[in-house]
Amino acid sequence: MDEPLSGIENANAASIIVDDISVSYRTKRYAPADESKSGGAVGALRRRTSGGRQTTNEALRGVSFVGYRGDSIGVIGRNGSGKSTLMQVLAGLTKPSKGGVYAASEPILLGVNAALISSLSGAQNVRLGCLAMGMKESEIDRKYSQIVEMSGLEDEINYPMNSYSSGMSSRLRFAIAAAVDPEILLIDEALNTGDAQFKARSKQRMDEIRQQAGTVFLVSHSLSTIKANCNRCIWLDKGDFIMDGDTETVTKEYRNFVWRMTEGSKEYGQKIRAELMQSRPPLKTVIVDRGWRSAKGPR
Ligand SMILES: Nc1ncnc2c1ncn2[C@@H]1O[C@H](COP(=O)(O)OP(=O)(O)OP(=O)(O)O)[C@@H](O)[C@H]1O
Repeated sequence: MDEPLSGIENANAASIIVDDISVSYRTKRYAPADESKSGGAVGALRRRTSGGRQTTNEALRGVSFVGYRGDSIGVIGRNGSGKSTLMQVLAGLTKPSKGGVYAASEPILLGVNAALISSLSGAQNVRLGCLAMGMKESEIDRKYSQIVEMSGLEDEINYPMNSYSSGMSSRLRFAIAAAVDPEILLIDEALNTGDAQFKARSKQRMDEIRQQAGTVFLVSHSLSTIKANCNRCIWLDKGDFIMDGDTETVTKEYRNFVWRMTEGSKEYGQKIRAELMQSRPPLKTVIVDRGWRSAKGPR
């Protein structure tokens, strides 16, 4: 781990290295309910909620890539493809079963790091969230109005958070998390909850982070959100790393794949998927420089 970076182009510009990570979840699998057996539907339900066989769910398989300073990386894929799991691993909240993540500074996962209390007002939660992220009182005072403005909750900021809609809570969380000037910001779906004004403000904030040579990851099912915000895009499917490239190319291939799988020939869709996976250039193993933190396990 203490050797110089090697095996990647332009190593100095790298901010995060994902080295061949796999994630497996242990979970239970229940036998299908058989309502014809004694006890009818209730009996079947009882049988389903007891026992169950332990199985392994592979959420990610051999994912490798390098995030560079100034990159805004969209992460796309169908439901259950591993996008949130990837964000959890990058943030150090989930331990990969194989491989490692190395980051130049601590990636901030939007929404998770800010532990807010719903009975407190938005204003109190701004202070709480900022303190939780390590900001000093003086810095919070300086940034307070900017955070409230970014959230767009000027009129509601003194109401308790439990009176907010889920979109309003997400906006507040985004505004708090985005105030810390993270070098690596991870955003999981948060942008979909806001209105047009919030989207414009959050895009502006993401652009600022990128311009300060940071790296932004954005998970979204909305391809237009990804296109509006990202210069690069990663496509995951059922835990496999299908494609990594410029946003236009990757979203076009993804749209084509989804169309084939839902409207056209599934076999042809699978063929496209296999070809794209095979044509992805393998990333050489990377070695991480002194001072880089291994984010292999939860902190
Ligand atoms: N805690 C868990 N225990 C067991 N399996 C899990 C757990 N969390 C996720 N999974 C499984 O891992 C896989 C990837 O899930 P993940 O939430 O990362 O997908 P996603 O791409 O973010 O999905 P979505 O678009 O639906 O939010 C899925 O098959 C899911 O069922």
